[in-house]
Amino acid sequence: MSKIPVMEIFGPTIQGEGMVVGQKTMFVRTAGCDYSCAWCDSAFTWDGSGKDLIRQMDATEIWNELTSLGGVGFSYITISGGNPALLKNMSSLVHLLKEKNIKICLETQGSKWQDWFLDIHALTLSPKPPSSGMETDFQVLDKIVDRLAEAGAIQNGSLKIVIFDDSDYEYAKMVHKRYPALTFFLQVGNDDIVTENRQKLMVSLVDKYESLVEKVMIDNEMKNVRVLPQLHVYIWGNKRGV
Ligand SMILES: C[S@@+](CC[C@H](N)C(=O)[O-])C[C@H]1O[C@@H](n2cnc3c(N)ncnc32)[C@H](O)[C@@H]1O
Ligand SMILES: Nc1nc2[nH]cc(C(=O)O)c2c(=O)[nH]1
Ligand code: SF4
Ligand SMILES: [Mg+2]
Repeated sequence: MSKIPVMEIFGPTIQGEGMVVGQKTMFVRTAGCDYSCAWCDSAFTWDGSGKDLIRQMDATEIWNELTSLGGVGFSYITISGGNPALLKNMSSLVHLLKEKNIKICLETQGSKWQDWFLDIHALTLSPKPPSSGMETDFQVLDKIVDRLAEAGAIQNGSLKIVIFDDSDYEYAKMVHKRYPALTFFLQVGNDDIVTENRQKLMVSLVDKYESLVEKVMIDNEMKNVRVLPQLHVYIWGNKRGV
């Protein structure tokens, strides 16, 4: 059976971001990314620092670990990374989860299409704003959105843009205008991904959330949008595996 490079499997926890925020979910985090965002909160998946954690697992092995952690108490799985969309082999896990009646959320930056996207219930596309240092390939993103639309699956997709500064906000506006059919989220950027002082981090992130909300409220071009923090960071700070 084809192998998937797994960085971590954890849960149950809550989905802290985006279209299914608050949903009880298990997590599978894959290794490897085609980006290297300046502020990536999961850089251990691609910068070499987590290389000893990588396990090559097939879908059945992943399923066994999910059930040994979560028992029968879950019906939702989030696949994140790194960029899980780099993995053609992921189709084996997606199909096994479908057989088991488990719903799937996928987190990806939208730099690559995979046919198995059509079996994802909540497909979060998170193209990266200027502060990340990355450049969006809009031809690829257009293609992803077109394919979802053609398959009648546009309601399964959403956009989630992380905001650190004014140019990120302008970028988000441009993306929202380009893809009006997609549910649109703005997410507060966490600019201190190393601190262990959860209290201090939370206070500063709530302030940033307030500023972002205020900005959107007076912006007539940002109408049908949702503004969210990373909810899990409010509870657990920068802790890994939650
Ligand atoms: C770690 S990424 C993995 C999935 C995929 N590579 C992506 O970027 O969409 C998961 C989500 O976390 C967001 N994220 C990463 N670092 C962040 C930070 N410092 N503050 C807020 N969100 C962050 C990303 O934008 C993405 O939406
Ligand atoms: N609880 C929780 N929610 C999340 N939503 C997206 C995450 C991610 O790293 O992709 C994430 C995560 O790492 N933890
Ligand atoms: S695309 Fe996602 S995982 Fe890759 S570097 Fe950026 S935030 Fe991190
Ligand atoms: Mg995360």
